[in-house]
Amino acid sequence: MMPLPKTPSFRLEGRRALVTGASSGIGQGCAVALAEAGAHVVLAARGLQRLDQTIQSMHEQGYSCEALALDIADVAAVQKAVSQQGPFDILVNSAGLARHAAALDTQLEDFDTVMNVNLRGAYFLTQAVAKGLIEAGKPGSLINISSQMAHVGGVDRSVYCASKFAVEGFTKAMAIEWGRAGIRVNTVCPTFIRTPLTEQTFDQPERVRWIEEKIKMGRTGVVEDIMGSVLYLASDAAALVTGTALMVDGGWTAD
Ligand SMILES: NC(=O)C1=CN([C@@H]2O[C@H](COP(=O)(O)OP(=O)(O)OC[C@H]3O[C@@H](n4cnc5c(N)ncnc54)[C@H](O)[C@@H]3O)[C@@H](O)[C@H]2O)C=CC1
Ligand SMILES: O=C(O)C(=O)C[C@H](O)C(=O)CO
Repeated sequence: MMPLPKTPSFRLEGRRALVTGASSGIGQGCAVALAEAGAHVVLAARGLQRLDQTIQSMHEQGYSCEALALDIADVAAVQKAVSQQGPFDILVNSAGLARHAAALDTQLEDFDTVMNVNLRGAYFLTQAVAKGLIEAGKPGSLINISSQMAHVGGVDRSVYCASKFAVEGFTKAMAIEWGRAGIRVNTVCPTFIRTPLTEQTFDQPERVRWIEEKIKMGRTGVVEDIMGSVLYLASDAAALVTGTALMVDGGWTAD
């Protein structure tokens, strides 16, 4: 019989994953996807109270997981948490926020708040997890939840776009530096997904209609649309995928 190529595995048994922003939205979905695939998942959020129900439901499903209180804007706390709880084979950095304002009206405080989480926090968390892996001599998969707005602009979104374009930049640079160590670094770039972050946007029917026109597949996204892409990048199925952006945007950026 002719030997056939072996299908790569999407399973994650024996891997330890850290997911930030895990108490809601995309982060929560990614934590479930990784745990379902067999990883032990550390769910990080600023407040443990909001995580409790998620952890309880995941335990009821038989998933291996635990909670971690972590503000990713606090770089010293991030470094301490990762050195105490790591090494992590998988990182999904989903913590993020937005402040919408016309570029002419943007306030310094809002600029700093967005950058401190979306860029500075994500950068130093990725650095800390990679350091742990390199010290342990282990490979890993580090995934930043970026955005389609890391590839196109948006009205009143200049700071958010700046933060996410920057995430794409450091992701590529780190992928180059750590490739030989077997550490892959990628982004996932969602279109509009219904989560607490986008509640206000989804409350405006005209804006939703405009968004649905821009998305070539004609619909906005749900958290489940992102879970599969993160699972793929985390797994050995993506063993040669690094420094790239996986667009989950229904074709928004295709033209
Ligand atoms: N919902 C959407 O349409 C899209 C979301 N994204 C990105 O996906 C990621 C997740 O967002 P969603 O799940 O939609 O919103 P979400 O609001 O449900 O999740 C974001 C989480 O980040 C947490 N967070 C904020 N600041 C933090 C900090 N300093 N330390 C720790 N955690 C912090 C929030 O508490 C929240 O749980 C964000 O990075 C966002 O920019 C990207 C494209 C589209
Ligand atoms: O309501 C918005 O606009 C946003 O919050 C932006 C989304 O998070 C986003 O990244 C859409 O691509």
